[in-house]
Amino acid sequence: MDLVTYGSYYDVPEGVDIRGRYDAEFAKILTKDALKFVTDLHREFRNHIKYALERRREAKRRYNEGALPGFDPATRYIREQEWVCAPVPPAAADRKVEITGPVERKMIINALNSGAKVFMADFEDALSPSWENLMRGQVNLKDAVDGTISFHDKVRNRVYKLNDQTAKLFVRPRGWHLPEAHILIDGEPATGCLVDFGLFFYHNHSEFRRTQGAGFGPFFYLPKMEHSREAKIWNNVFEKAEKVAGIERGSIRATVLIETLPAVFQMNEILYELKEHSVGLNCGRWDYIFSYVKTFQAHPDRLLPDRVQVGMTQHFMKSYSDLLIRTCHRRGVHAMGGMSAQIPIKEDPVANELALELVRKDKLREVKAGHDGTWAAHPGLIPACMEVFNNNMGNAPNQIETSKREDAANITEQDLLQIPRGVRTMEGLRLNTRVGIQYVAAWLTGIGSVPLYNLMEDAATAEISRVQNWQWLRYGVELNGDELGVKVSRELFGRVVEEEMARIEKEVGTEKLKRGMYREACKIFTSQCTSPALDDFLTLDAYNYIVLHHPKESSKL
Ligand SMILES: CC(=O)SCCNC(=O)CCNC(=O)[C@H](O)C(C)(C)COP(=O)(O)OP(=O)(O)OC[C@H]1O[C@@H](n2cnc3c(N)ncnc32)[C@H](O)[C@@H]1OP(=O)(O)O
Ligand SMILES: O=CC(=O)O
Ligand SMILES: [Mg+2]
Repeated sequence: MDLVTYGSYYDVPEGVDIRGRYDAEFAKILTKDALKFVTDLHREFRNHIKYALERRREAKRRYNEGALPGFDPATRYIREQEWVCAPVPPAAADRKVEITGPVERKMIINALNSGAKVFMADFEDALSPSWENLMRGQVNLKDAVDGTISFHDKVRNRVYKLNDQTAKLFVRPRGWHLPEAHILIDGEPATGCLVDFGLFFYHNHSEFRRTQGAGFGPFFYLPKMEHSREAKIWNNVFEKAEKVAGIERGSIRATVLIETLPAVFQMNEILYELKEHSVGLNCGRWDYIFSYVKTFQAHPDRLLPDRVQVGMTQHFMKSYSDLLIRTCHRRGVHAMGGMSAQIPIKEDPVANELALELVRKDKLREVKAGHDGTWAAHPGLIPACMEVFNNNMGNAPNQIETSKREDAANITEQDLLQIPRGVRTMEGLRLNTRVGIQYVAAWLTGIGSVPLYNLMEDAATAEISRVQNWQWLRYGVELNGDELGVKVSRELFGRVVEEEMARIEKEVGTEKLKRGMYREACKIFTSQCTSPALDDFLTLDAYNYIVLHHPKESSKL
C-alpha cells in the first residue's frame, strides 16, 4: 500500500471529512485553519444557498408553465434611482483585454505572461472539477500570487517562469449549484464555490493586496447567477471574509457574469447588492445562449436556429450587451465584453487570418458599443484584441465616463427576449452531437476546455449543444434550413449519434477512441439529450463520473 496516499491524512476541524486523495502539496492548502474558514462560510450560508436554489426551481416551474422572465416591479426603485458603486480600485481600472483559462500550471504562467491586462483563472467553464484539478489549481495559484511559480516541460526541456510584468489575477469559482463531493461538512458535500473562493482567499489575500491589488483585492469573477438574492449571498460572504481577515470592507472586488436570461433583468439589482464590492458586469455570451434555451425549454415557439447562427448581432444578444453597458456605466463600473470562439489555426495561415479577422470584428463591435474590455481564449489573440481596444480607446483605461449609452435606456423586455433569426439544419444537429460528445469525453478525463474544429469549446458552449438537441428532439422540430422537411426524432438522432461516433473515430483514430472516454461520453450526452425532463446542468450528472473517494481514514474526524 502506498504510504503517502493511505498512511497520511489531512488534519481537519470538527465535522469535516476529506474524501479526496492525500497529497503533501494539497495538505499545504487544506490546512486546519483554511478548512475552518471554508467550513464557517459553508455553515453560515448553506441555508441561504439552498433557499436561492429552491427559488431557481420555482422560477423554472413558472417559465415552464408559460411565464416569461422580465423586470421585477418590486425593485423598480433600484433601477430608477440614481446611485453608483464604490469607486473602481486603480489596480483594476484598465482591463482592456483579459485572457481566461483553467488553473493548470503551465497555462497560468503563459496567461500571466501573455500581455493581457488581466488573467481570469478559471475553476468554472474551463475546468473539469476533479479533486486533482481543483487542489493542484489552488497550489498553482498560491505559487503564482507568491511569484514563485515555475514549470519544467521535460519533453521540450523548457522552463516556464513569470515575467517582470504580469497580468492582474481574477479568480472564477464554480457556480452555486455545484457541490464539492470530496469535502464533507457535517455529513454533506461542501458548496463548491465556497471551497474555491475560501481556499484561494484564505491563502492569498494578504500577498495579493500587497503585490497586485495596491491595497485592494483579491479580485473575482462570479458565474451563472440568476437573481440578485444570489449576489447578496456573495456580498455577505465577502463581508464575512473581510472581517475574519481583518481587512477593510470593500477590499474584495468582483465582476458578475450576466450569463443567464433571468439575470439580464436583474443587472441593476445585482450591482446594488454588491455596491461596495463590484467591479462591473461581463457578457458571458455562451452561457447566456444556453440559458435562453433552458429558460424557454417548454416554449416551442422560441426555438433557436443552429448554434453557429446565434451571434452577438442577433437582436436579443445586441440588446443584452447594450443594456449591460448602459447599466454598468450609469453605476460607475466596467462593462466587460465576452469571448469569441475563434482560436489561432496553426497549420493554415489563410484560415488563421480569417479567424483573426472574425475576432477583430467582434472586438471592434464591442469597443465601439462601449465595452471597457474583452475576453481572449488564447495568448495568440492578445495582440489583435489589444490593438482594436487601444486604437479605439487611446490611452484611457476604460470608457466608464465617456460612453454612457443613454440610447440603450429604452431597451424593453421584448428586445431582450426577441427570438433569434435563422434556420435549423441537419449539420447543426450533427455538429452539436459530435462537439458535445467530444467535449464530455475530454471533461471526463480532466480537461475542461478543448480546441474542436478550430473553435474553443468549454462547459458553456457544450451546454448549448446539449440543450438545443434536447429541445429539437422534445418538439420533433423540422430542420427547416435543409428544405427536405426532415423532422428531428429519436430514430433520426440515434442514427446521427452512430454516424457522428464513426466520424469521431475516423478523426481521432481507433486507438484514441478506445483509450479515451468517448463511449461513456456518448452515453451521457445521448441520455441527456433524450431524457424526458431537461437536466439543469450537464456537469451535475457528469460530476458523478469524476468523483473519486479515497478511504475514510484519509482525514481525521
Ligand atoms: C464560455 C467561457 O466561459 S470562456 C472562458 C473559459 N474558457 C477558456 O478559458 C478557454 C481557454 N483557452 C484554452 O483552454 C485553450 O486556448 C484552447 C483549449 C481553446 C486551445 O488550446 P490548444 O489548442 O492546446 O492551444 P495551443 O496548442 O495553440 O497552445 C499554444 C500555447 O498557448 C498556450 N495557451 C493556449 N491557450 C491558453 C490560455 N487560455 N491561457 C494560457 N496559455 C494558453 C498553451 O499552453 C501553449 O503553450 P506552449 O506553447 O508554451 O506549450
Ligand atoms: O463564461 C462565459 C460564457 O460565455 O459563458
Ligand atoms: Mg459561462
